[in-house]
This record gives sequence, C-alpha cells and structure tokens, in this order.
Amino acid sequence: MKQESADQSTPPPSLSPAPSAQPSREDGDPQALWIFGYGSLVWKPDFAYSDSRVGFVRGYSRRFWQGDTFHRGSDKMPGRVVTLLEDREGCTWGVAYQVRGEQVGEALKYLNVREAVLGGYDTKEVTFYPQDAPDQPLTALAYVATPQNPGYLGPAPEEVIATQILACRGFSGHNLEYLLRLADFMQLCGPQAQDEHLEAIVDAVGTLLPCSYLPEQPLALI
Ligand SMILES: N[C@@H](CCC(=O)N[C@@H](CS)C(=O)NCC(=O)O)C(=O)O
Repeated sequence: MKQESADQSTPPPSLSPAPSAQPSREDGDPQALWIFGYGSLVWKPDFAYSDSRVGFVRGYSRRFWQGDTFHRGSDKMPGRVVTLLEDREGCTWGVAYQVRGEQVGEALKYLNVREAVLGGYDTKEVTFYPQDAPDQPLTALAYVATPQNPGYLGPAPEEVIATQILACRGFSGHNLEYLLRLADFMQLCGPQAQDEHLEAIVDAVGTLLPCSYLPEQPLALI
C-alpha cells in the first residue's frame, strides 16, 4: 500500500487561502493552511499547529473502508481505518487544524509520509464548518483514501468490519483503540454529531465481546 511520496511540502495553489473562505489573519500570513482530520488525526495530529476547531464537512460520509497494513494492521491482517465517501446527504465531524509559517511545510511533509506513503491517502480540498461559527466556513485540506488506492477495502457489513477491527493491530496500536478513540471524540462533540456507521460498528464490537463493558460515557482516551 506504500505510495511514491509526492512532493507535498507546499500546499496546492488552490488551497492558498481565499479571503472569503478564511477569517482575517492578524499577521496576514499568506502561508496559513487548515488541515481537516476525521480519523486518527482527530486525537493524534502529531504535528505543530496554531489553532484548532471542532466542526464538520458536508457532502461526505465517513466509512471504515480503507485497509491499513502499517498503523493498525499488517500485510497478513490489514486493519480498517476511515476515509471519506462522497455523499450528497453526508456530514462528517472532525477537527480542523490551522498551520502557519514554517508549520505548513513541516505538517505537509509529515502527513505525506503518514497518510500518503504509509496510508494510501490523497489530498482533497474540502469546506469546513466550525461548530462555533458554521456561517464562517473555511477551506481545508483533507486526506482521503480513494477506491483507486491499493489498500482500499471498500464496503462490508458492520459486523464483518467489527470482526476485522477486533483481530488487527499494527505499529500504532490495536485497531480497536482507533475505533474507540474516534467514538469517544464523536460522543464529546455532542448529540448533533451522529455517525450511524461508526455507532453500528461499536455496537457490533459490543455484541462480539459480550464479556467486555463498553461504557455509555466516553472512555476519556483522548
Ligand atoms: N485521513 C484521515 C484518516 C487518518 C488515518 O487514520 N490515517 C492512518 C493511516 S492509515 C493513521 O494515521 N493512523 C495512525 C494511527 O492509527 O494512530 C484523518 O484525517 O484522520
């Protein structure tokens, strides 16, 4: 699933902040960039940033349809991680991180390895709506695994996805941790943030692990 690393140390021209899409910046930093996270980036960005906002993107649904043979799985037992599926009715909650100045190149260089080279993700421009100011949308960069990438697994019944998640681990930890940290984030976002696909997989995990207790309250993992 490894991809040739493209030179992604500078943002695509289309992401040069358009004045209408970006709040005014005190220092007029032309290199400021927003990066939208909706999977592990939600709890583990692992790059320096200047600001972060909880919010959502419209027109996409989150799905555990990307295979992962490095972070949460292996070549023999690929784990499942999330990608975005274009869906006119879809809405996906996550976190947008603002990187500025030298942070931009450092973040893009790091994410190119973590997401593109190791994860099979491509970059895509999305419109992000901050939870606290949905009338002031931001242009952001998202990492999306398309069906054309070699690690793409595609749709499967949530029970099958849960079974796969329970059986896999990789260099970043168990696939179940990935699922539960994302579920925790969604619980913290509040009742307006729903993700039926994620909830169905967590429920299926609870059914498959009758001995385990999945608390109603967030696990406070993040
Ligand atoms: N691009 C999505 C998904 C990112 C994601 O989960 N990528 C995997 C790569 S396959 C990763 O970084 N995993 C690190 C981990 O599982 O701790 C996001 O914005 O969060």
